[in-house]
Amino acid sequence: MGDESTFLEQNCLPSTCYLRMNRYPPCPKYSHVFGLMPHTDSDFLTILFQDQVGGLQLVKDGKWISVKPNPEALIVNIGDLFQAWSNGMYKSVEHRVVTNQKMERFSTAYFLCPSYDAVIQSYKERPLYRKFSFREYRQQVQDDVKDFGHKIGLPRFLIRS
Ligand SMILES: O=C(O)CCC(=O)C(=O)O
Ligand SMILES: [Fe+2]
Repeated sequence: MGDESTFLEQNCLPSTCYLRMNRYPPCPKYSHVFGLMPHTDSDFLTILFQDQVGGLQLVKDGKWISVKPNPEALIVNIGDLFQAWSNGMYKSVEHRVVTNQKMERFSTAYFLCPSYDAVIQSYKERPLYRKFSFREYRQQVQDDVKDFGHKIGLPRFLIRS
């Protein structure tokens, strides 16, 4: 994976990263419906902008907490690849979006991804995860969603000792 200090800028290029714009319509009837189901992002980092409506929640110390909307600020979330690369030192944050009964909500997410051929591995003496290419990771996530109805993610790549 080369020099750790330049890994992200060498591998996450404008052509491999992508931007997603999300619109969450108001959901008057079903307060238990999620705008976005609980998940972790399958990338290195996600840079997120949410408008003033709010609704983003993340898991902290085992509890769901709301991220206070601040349209002046960007939120930086750690993704699965960062967790594997840092050998679990940084954790991919589980997050979700709850719906608002009255207001429409917008957010914009920029996903820092490497090329599909990039190989993700930790150089720690005892790596927690086996090395994998980003292509392999994406494929595994897709296969698991198809077979089990949800993403399994990094636990698939744990090295059992
Ligand atoms: O809308 C948000 O605040 C979160 C979006 C998100 O988690 C995603 O697009 O993966
Ligand atoms: Fe996300």
